[in-house]
Amino acid sequence: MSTLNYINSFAPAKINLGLRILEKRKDGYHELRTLMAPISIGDKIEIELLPKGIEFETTGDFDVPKDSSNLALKAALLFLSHYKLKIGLRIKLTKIIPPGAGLGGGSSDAAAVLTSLKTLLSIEDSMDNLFRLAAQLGSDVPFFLFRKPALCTGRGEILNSVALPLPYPTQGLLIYPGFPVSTPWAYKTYAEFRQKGLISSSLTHEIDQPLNDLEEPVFSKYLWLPTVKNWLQNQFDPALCLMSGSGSSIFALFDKEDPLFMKKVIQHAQAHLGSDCWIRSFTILERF
Ligand SMILES: C[C@@](CO)(OP(=O)(O)O)[C@H](O)COP(=O)(O)OP(=O)(O)OC[C@H]1O[C@@H](n2ccc(N)nc2=O)[C@H](O)[C@@H]1O
Ligand SMILES: Nc1ncnc2c1ncn2[C@@H]1O[C@H](COP(=O)(O)OP(=O)(O)O)[C@@H](O)[C@H]1O
Repeated sequence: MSTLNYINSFAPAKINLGLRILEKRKDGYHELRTLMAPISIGDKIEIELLPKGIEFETTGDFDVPKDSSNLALKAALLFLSHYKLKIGLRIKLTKIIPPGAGLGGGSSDAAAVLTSLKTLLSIEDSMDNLFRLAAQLGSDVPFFLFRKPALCTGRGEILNSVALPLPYPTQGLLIYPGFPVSTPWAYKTYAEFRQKGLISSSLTHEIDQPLNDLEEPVFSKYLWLPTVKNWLQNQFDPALCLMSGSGSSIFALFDKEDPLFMKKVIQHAQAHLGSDCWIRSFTILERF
């Protein structure tokens, strides 16, 4: 057992630099090909060992569930039961990543809890087993244990290293419109659209094109999102502009590595898109 009794960690958001859906699988999930990258915006997770009992507290910019439906607490309970540990914990989550934004906040929190507990409790087990626990918590959770950009396949849990630097610039603007989009709803609507022959992009373009196949179903219901995307493209001519994951956030990447330019872009976007929009600049992390 280590002598540590407290650990704090950074749980970054991710963006999907393209998300292509290959097919619907027999288990209900969709077979994916998505390039994911961690970014410089993230939550904070603090864990303290206690003699007994589990205390869970959340604070920060956004409200998230305070019960065991919270992925951070769920990850801790799964870890303790998997390793048959009778220890108590105090977990404090500081929420900075907007929830339901396609930024993987819940998944990142879960991965941060798994790695923190492995360190804090000096568990010598292999990382493969931690990856297996991560995949039980959600398709995106293993990516956050990988801690660097990856081409994710399968249902998202199979991680393939990508050549760095990425074929895209690393400085970007992130816009969360102030409302969430449900991931299960987005995939369900995509499947319905595809069944009715309403999907235009899927499989008709090269699979490695930087497109997000979930944009079509999500944009058909949330009309503000294509408006924001078109506005960003017309105003700033970014190198890449996409919805992240199942939405609701939209990001743009810029060739210019100039803080003054980003400041102007943020001011301009804030003035035009209104105060409901949460607008931040970020950089892609090549490792965290
Ligand atoms: C869309 C993506 C893109 O990175 O991210 P988010 O927008 O959620 O951040 C992911 O595929 C989300 O991953 P994650 O949020 O971990 O999803 P899960 O909890 O595993 O699954 C939630 C639900 O989404 C659907 N789902 C998820 C992954 C997948 N490959 N196919 C699916 O059809 C299933 O209906 C599943 O029940
Ligand atoms: N730690 C957490 N952070 C954010 N959301 C969480 C968390 N735990 C559970 N949730 C639930 O998961 C939903 C999706 O959140 P999140 O993982 O941030 O979004 P996304 O799947 O769009 O990336 C939220 O609406 C919330 O109810």
